[in-house]
Amino acid sequence: MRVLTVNPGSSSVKLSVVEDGREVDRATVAAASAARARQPLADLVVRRHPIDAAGVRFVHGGLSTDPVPLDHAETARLTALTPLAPLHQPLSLELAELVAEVVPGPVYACFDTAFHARMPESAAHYALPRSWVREHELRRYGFHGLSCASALRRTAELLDREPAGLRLVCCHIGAGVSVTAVRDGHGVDTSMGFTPLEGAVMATRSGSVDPGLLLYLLRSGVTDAAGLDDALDRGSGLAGMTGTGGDVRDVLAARDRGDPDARTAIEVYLHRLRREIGAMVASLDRLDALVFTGGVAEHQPALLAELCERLGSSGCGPIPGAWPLTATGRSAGRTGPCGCWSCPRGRAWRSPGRRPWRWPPGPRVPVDPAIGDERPQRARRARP
Ligand SMILES: Nc1ncnc2c1ncn2[C@@H]1O[C@H](COP(=O)(O)OP(=O)(O)O)[C@@H](O)[C@H]1O
Ligand SMILES: CC(=O)OP(=O)(O)O
Ligand SMILES: [Mg+2]
Repeated sequence: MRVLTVNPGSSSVKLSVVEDGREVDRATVAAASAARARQPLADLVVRRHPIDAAGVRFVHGGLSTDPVPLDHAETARLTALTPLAPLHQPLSLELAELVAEVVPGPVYACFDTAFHARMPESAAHYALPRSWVREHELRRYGFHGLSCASALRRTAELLDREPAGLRLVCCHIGAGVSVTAVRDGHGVDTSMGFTPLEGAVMATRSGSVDPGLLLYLLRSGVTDAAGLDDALDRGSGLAGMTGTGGDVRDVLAARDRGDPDARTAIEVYLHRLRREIGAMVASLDRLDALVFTGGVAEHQPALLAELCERLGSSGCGPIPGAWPLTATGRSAGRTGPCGCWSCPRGRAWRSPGRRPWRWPPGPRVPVDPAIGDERPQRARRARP
């Protein structure tokens, strides 16, 4: 069976062809644009003809738990969720239409929210008037669920454990950023909420802001609802703090040139991530692994090292028994001098055997070059 997968992100569109569970082809469009994705999509479909079915990522699926074949009714339901994910939902809808034009088989909508659908009430519920909550289904939905599910599978492979038995904190650090506590194979708490705007600082999104501050901006006429919407989703985060487009590479380059705004932005970005990690650790009774994925985690191991090195001194660590690792990402095992599993010449922050892991890491241990490889494999013990 040959399946086309389409992953519309807020800064990219990623296309893959998967055959019997293995990726056989891919194309990445470095813009959140259906128009830019049209040709690469058509090329991929021609190159890998015949495609039997397609799956399109929808970040918001409401309370749906399984992929759903896209028909008129489902498309209308997902369209109605657009205000809850304005950066993503319209792009997914447009791409689904393009896919339906070139793939004769069924097109499924696959939901980020599904991984979090069994989140306990304590984590999902907002402390708002109950009539609002009931009438408008106000709750924390959580996002990046497809990424978390993939990170969970990959971590289980690397640790040679059953996914259902693992307790993870999964940090998805791409253009969108979220941190999720995973237990019993699903999300039990997460930093994103009703929309993918809550939580950590992102490329162009603010993350959590005191609601009182937002009321102040509205009441004092600094902006109106539409202006706030645009500023929080597109004009805040790394972009807003630095005047760049919010790409981490540009902000790091500005910091290297001595730009004080860029320095502050990275400090805030990392600090808020550490806070979210600490919060997710508190939502678990045990931690087996701290997992990093998403474009920034995948390609910026030095920044990941900055994040992790100060995790210990920020009060989060040591986390007894935890095995931090980079479990996912296509280039895991390729680049960077940081000391995590994504490093080229391999050093691990993994505790050898069952010894408790120390934070910050002690002497670095060489990693078997096979670890971080894309092939499924059993976890190997790091050599002391
Ligand atoms: N070498 C790199 N290549 C691609 N993206 C990178 C690289 N280094 C850092 N990044 C960051 O990764 C982000 C994209 O992450 P990704 O998870 O692909 O985002 P999304 O899915 O939200 O579009 C970019 O905003 C960029 O800041
Ligand atoms: C939910 C979300 O923010 O996704 P992405 O990081 O792909 O933009
Ligand atoms: Mg993404």
